[in-house]
Amino acid sequence: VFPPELRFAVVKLFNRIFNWFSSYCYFDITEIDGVNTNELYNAVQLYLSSSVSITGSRLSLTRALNASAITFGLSNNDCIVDTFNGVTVLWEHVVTQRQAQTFSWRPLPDEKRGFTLRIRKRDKPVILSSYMDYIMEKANEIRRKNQDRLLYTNSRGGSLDSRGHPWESVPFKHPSTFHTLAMDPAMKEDIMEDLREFANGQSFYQKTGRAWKRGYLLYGPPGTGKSSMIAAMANYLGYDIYDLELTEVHTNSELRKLLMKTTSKSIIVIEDIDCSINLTNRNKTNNGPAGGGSKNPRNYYDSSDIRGGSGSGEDGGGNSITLSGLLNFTDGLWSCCGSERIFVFTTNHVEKLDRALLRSGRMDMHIYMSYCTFPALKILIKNYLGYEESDLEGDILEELEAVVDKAQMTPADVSEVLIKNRRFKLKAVRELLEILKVRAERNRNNAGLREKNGNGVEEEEQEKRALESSPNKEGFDQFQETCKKGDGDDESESDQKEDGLIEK
Ligand SMILES: Nc1ncnc2c1ncn2[C@@H]1O[C@H](COP(=O)(O)OP(=O)(O)OP(=O)(O)O)[C@@H](O)[C@H]1O
Ligand SMILES: [Mg+2]
Repeated sequence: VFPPELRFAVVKLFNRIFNWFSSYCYFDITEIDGVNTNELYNAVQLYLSSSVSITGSRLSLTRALNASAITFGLSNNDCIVDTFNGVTVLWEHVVTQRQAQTFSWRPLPDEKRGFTLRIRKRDKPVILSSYMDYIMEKANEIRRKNQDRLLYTNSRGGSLDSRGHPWESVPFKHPSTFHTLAMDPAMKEDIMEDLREFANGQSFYQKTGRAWKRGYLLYGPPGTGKSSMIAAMANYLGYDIYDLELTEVHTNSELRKLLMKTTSKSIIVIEDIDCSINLTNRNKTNNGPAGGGSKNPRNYYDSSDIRGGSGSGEDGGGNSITLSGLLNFTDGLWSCCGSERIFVFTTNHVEKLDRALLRSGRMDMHIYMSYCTFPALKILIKNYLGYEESDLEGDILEELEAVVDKAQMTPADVSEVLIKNRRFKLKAVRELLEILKVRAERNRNNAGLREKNGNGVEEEEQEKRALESSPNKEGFDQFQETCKKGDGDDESESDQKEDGLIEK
């Protein structure tokens, strides 16, 4: 009976009167805002999925692709009450059928979904913006927790994918944790505490004016658990890993672009940094305009390097990535373009690295991954065979303790022996003991021979000097002890491997 114009005017009037007397105000958060997906809608959905106050009798369950957990949410047209800073709000999930579509650039879903937030008018100025920020932050956290970790690599060289990203990713499912990592328990606890402090230290970094990042240098012989440690760090903190293949990066500006495309809460790893690129002598490698002076620290930050850009002169053809480029990557202005990032470098030869790379602030913590020690051996035996200390007969434990340090076996070698015989547990321990004894004996003979020939003294001195420069005294002391025991050069190690001693 009534014409549409009149109907519209009456509804409008009614709404206005209603709003006038109502003590609430309403906010609609629709799933699709015009043609764009509304990020806030997804965030609210995720946020409500974690809400402890969800008590509805009907909830919708979802599990995203690659996700490791199920999330639950509000069913259609259901309500939920939430409190924030002492203020109570009401969320309603509103689902209506969309009217038949006229022409559209993008087909829209049949249902029109959205959340309606109801807040008391007097509470609106107090909470609205901080509540929305809180929801976004919480949603990001939940998303990260539900999604598996990702492992990124730049192995495609400088080429970009269809979305313009230089990194390729795969789900990261490495099972290594600090629990399975065999190393000195006190050192392990130190590292875990350092990581915890870093992850919770936003306000500290803000207060002290430091970029929220931390560098770890893992060094030690091959097979001592450096890569496993990185995986354990990522699993512990729930961070993604960016495995940077330096040999695939051709210029400093390419390195910078890669850095800019990393997300926060991530670990950026450069494995075997001494092998990837010649970084020992920055005068040779740094061919920028100020590259002549040797001791002047300004050389690291010569202006062309910082400004960079693909067309800059120092980034000419070939592999022209320089030490100064790498230092800027870890410590320069560009390293702060994200936050909460950890840099981890690994090397087998710490003495080959430039001191500038090792200084505090760049590599804050130097972690020496040693040959298998007695506490580490106990962890391995427990993890692989399920033996507790008390399960082993009296002498065998003492015998193991007596030879394990002298044998200089890596945790990788030890775990090989244990894996091979894991079904016959006692046999595995006995065989391990035999092998440790043989290796300890051989190391003693080698040391004797070396002393007789007077070889290797110079080499050792050189290694000692390099390690002395490292702030990790603990690692250095261990290394010194190893030197005193007089063995552990790479040659004898590879000899032993060739002899198939472990296989025996
Ligand atoms: N400390 C350790 N705790 C537990 N397992 C270890 C440890 N060290 C080595 N392993 C075992 O040995 C294997 C090799 O270790 P990993 O790859 O971590 O050594 P790495 O130090 O990174 O060697 P490289 O210097 O050659 O890269 C791993 O699969 C792991 O199972
Ligand atoms: Mg490794």
